[in-house]
Formats: sequence, C-alpha cells, structure tokens
Amino acid sequence: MQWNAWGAAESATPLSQNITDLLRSALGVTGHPRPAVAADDVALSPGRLTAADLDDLRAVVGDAYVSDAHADRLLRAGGKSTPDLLRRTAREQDAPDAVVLPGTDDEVATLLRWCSEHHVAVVAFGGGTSVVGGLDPVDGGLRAVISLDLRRFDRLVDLDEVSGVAVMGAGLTGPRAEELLGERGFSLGHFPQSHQFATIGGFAVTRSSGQDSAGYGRFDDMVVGLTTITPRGTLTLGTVAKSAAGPDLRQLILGSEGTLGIVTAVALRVHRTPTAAINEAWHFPDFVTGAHALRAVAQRGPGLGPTVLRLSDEAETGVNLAKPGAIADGTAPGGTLAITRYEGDAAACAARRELTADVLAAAGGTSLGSEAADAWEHGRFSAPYLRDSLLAVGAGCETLETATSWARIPDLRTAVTSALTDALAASGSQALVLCHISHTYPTGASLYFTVVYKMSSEIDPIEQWAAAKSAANDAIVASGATITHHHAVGVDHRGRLDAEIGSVGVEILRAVKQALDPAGILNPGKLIP
Ligand SMILES: Cc1cc2nc3c(=O)[nH]c(=O)nc-3n(C[C@H](O)[C@H](O)[C@H](O)COP(=O)(O)OP(=O)(O)OC[C@H]3O[C@@H](n4cnc5c(N)ncnc54)[C@H](O)[C@@H]3O)c2cc1C
Repeated sequence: MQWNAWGAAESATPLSQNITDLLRSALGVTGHPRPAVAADDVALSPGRLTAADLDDLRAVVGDAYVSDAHADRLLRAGGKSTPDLLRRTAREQDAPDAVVLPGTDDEVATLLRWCSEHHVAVVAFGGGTSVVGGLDPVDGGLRAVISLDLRRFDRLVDLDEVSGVAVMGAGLTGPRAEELLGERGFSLGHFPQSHQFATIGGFAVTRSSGQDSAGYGRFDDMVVGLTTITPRGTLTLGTVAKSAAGPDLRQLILGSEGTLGIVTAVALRVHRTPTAAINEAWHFPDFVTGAHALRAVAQRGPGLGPTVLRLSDEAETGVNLAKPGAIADGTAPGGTLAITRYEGDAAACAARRELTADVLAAAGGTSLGSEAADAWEHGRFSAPYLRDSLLAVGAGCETLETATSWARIPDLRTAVTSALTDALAASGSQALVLCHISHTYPTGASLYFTVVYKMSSEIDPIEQWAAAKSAANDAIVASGATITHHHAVGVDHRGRLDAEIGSVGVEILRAVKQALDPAGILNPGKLIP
C-alpha cells in the first residue's frame, strides 16, 4: 500500500480520453496536475516517546518489531478516504509516535497493559483502508500514540472442514485469506472493493460488506467467534453455531473499531470453493423499476438468488457504459444496468439463474447477456486507482454509503443526491453524483454514492468536501437511514451516532468502554461520542 495513494504504484490507472473529456465538458476541470509532496519532504509531528519507552516496547515484541522511522510512521498516518489522501499532500502531518508489531496474544496483552500504565494511546492498524478517519493518530489527551500493526497475525490457525469453520489471523489480507483457504478447497467469499489490502480483523471491527453479500452475507454474518485482547483481559467469544446464553457479546466487538479491544483471530463460516459461475447483466428502464426488481429477488427467499446483485442508477449507468464523448453530447445510453453473478456448482448456478431471471423479467428487466457483467467483474477492484488520477488533476472524487428500507430507497437517493449537488454548487462546483444499490436484504438495501466534482481553488478542498459530506449526512439522518451501512463510524460519523442509537445507546457503549478500557487508551476519538 502506498502512503499517499491507493494500492500498488504499478497498478495506477491513467485517465482515459473519455473521462478527461467528460471532466472538462461537464465539470470544467482543466486536467492540469496538482502539486504533490515527496515523502521525505513531509515534516511529521515530533515523536513523543522517550528512548526508555521505545526500549520498553522492544522488550515486549523484539527489536525488529518497533519502529519510529519516518516512512513507517507516515504509512500509518491515516486511512484512504479522499480527505486522508488530501492530507497526505501537506508538508506537515500528524503521525503515530511509533509503530509496534506484536506477534502473539500475550504480546498484545502486555502492550495494552504497558500503554494503560504509561498513558499511551493505541490505534490498531489492519490494512490501512479505513475511509472514516478510523486510523487518525488521535491521542485523546494521552502523552503519545502507537500504531499497533496486526500484520504478523497472518496464519490460517485452524480449518474445521467438517463444520466449515476457519479460524483466521486478524492480520491476514483478503487475498491471502482466500489463498490459504483455497489450498484446502474452501473460500470465504468476502470481496469488498478494498479486498486486496484490508484484513480479517479490519473486516470484523468495521462490519464490512463485500460485493458478494447477496450470496454469502456481510462479514458480520460470517463470524462464528472472535478472540479479542482488552486491557482488562482476553475475551473469547463464539464456539458453536448458535447459542441462547444471554446477549450475543460478539456483537459488541463487531463494529467496535479498535475502541474496546484488539481482535487477533476470527472464526469464520467458510464454504467449498465454487466450481462454476454465471455472469449476467440486465437493463431496466429506470432506477425505481430496477429497485423494485431487486427487491422482488431479495424477498424471494434465502439461497434462491444470485451471489452478486447490484443496480446502477441512470447517471452511473451512463458513465460506465458511455462511448467516448457520449455524456457531453447527450447520447449516453438511457435506463439502468443491473449486474448478477451466481457461484456454486453448475447445476445450482443454472437453477438460481433461471429463478432470478424469471423475477427480473417479470419486473420489467431485459437480459443483456454476460458482456457488461464480465466487464464489471474484470474491473471490480480497479476503481480506487481512478480516484488517485482524478485527484491528481484537480477533480474531487469521494464515495459515501447508507441503507434504508425498500419503501424509502427512491426518496433517500433523491435527498442525498440533491444535498450533495446543492452543497457543491454552493462552493462553486458542479457535481456528478452516481449511485448504486449493492447490498440487498428482504426488508431494505444499501445505497452507495460516488461524487465527482471540480476541486475548489478558493476553499480548502478538505473543507469543501466536508461541507458536502455534512449536507449528505443531514439528508441521511433526516430520512431515517443509517449513517453507515459498511464504512463504519470512525471520526467522520461519530457526531451522528447518537441520532441513530439514541442517548441510552451511547451510554451503553461508554459503559462497556469504561469496563474494558478504563485508561481510555484504545483508539480515542473514534466511534463513541
Ligand atoms: C477504495 C476503498 C474501497 C472500499 N470498499 C469497501 C467495501 O466494498 N466494503 C466495505 O465494507 N468497506 C470498504 N472500504 C472500507 C474499508 O476497506 C473497510 O472498513 C475495511 O474493513 C477496513 O479493513 P482494514 O484491515 O483496512 O482496517 P483498517 O483500515 O486498518 O482499520 C479500520 C478500523 O479498525 C481498527 N482495527 C483494524 N484492525 C483491527 C483489529 N485487528 N482489532 C481491533 N481494531 C482493529 C482500526 O483501528 C480502525 O479504526 C473501502 C475502503 C477503500 C479505501
């Protein structure tokens, strides 16, 4: 992962002529490169740990696993939201005071005890892909911050092939987890867009949702159990398929974002590696018709539908399918595009495809065959690279997501789109707001927005986006939707959490935090208001 951009440098995606034309004609972006800053020219906040502190940390994990080197601190200075990437262009930046890489549960426990006694905050670091400020090096009034990197928890600890349960190290990245399971004929099936870099522990504590959620569920649906090290001791939760032994405490750790403990291992439901797949795209005349069709599929019953089920609105369909110049001259294809994908064995794929196709056709859809769905599958992890290319030429690009009940989906989409468009217009920028449904349930669905606009040369670009995001958040809260379906709370959504869970809900979180982390070392300033 690069310190100031998404992913691997060699996978950078230059802007196509089509997109460059679109930026110029629709948004007035000239395409002139914005200045970047070299890593060596960044002045980091001065390290606050003493030589004795660093010696103490080395005594816990070994010399090789403690670093206060510039490059190591800079890499853990934040996540990968657009504001994070804009912050990486500044000459002065905040960073954790040191990076510590424990390798065992005991080392984590000892580190947490040491940090509690020495008033040092701990920010757990998985893949570094947070988009809500979850990795900001906030000290919470303590005297320093360490980044506790989980990458050494990188083993498939156990695989119970009979039960279909894998115990996986929290620091395993998505591809490595699939590779280890694949060697044994199994798969997890969790493919968020950040899959190549994000980790098993990160997925758990952010309640991540992958693109195959229609078939395999969200990550939190897959979790059988977790090992969590807290400053007060180790919490080992979940050993059987289901239990009635009081409230399900796993739900306290899922979504806890490093504020209640460090997750070191996760037991997960896995399935046999699929032997067949079918991709199929569908056309609908408009977003509302398409959304009704997806609802009909989601309400058909568990196990009968696709593994991937998503619907782009008219704007996103136009941008994704348009031929060069078509958006500017108004000849982009109309209607909306849905993608379906089925995984399993050949017979199951064919049967589920037939059942789903009947529902989609009856709801007004027309099959387009596999081409557009294959193209989606081929590019499913590449869009984040495009954002870097857009930012480099002065086009702001950011995403946000929410979820609501089916009955409210059309109004929510309109409200958030208007809020974003109006707020960016107030800052002097036209905006392209694209939306899709990517996670469906019997009672509702998520909406995912991508916003492209001209970055202001008069207002700080971080402030410009913050105003637009705040307007979108207001619209989400006013609509009764969730402030986050899968990106989590972090710093960015913390101020809206009470609107969703109420003051009693916030008190419960504070009480649990006080019980598990009385010194308040764990990820201060995140999640809990
Ligand atoms: C381009 C892009 C695309 C994305 N697409 C998706 C998507 O499709 N679906 C989705 O759900 N999310 C998506 N995300 C968001 C992000 O990838 C997820 O939130 C992911 O689950 C974070 O995992 P991570 O390992 O990178 O965690 P990090 O970013 O390292 O950490 C996230 C938070 O969890 C805490 N944390 C991390 N590991 C642990 C641990 N072991 N124990 C305790 N606390 C821990 C951190 O302190 C931080 O607060 C995307 C992000 C980007 C940048």
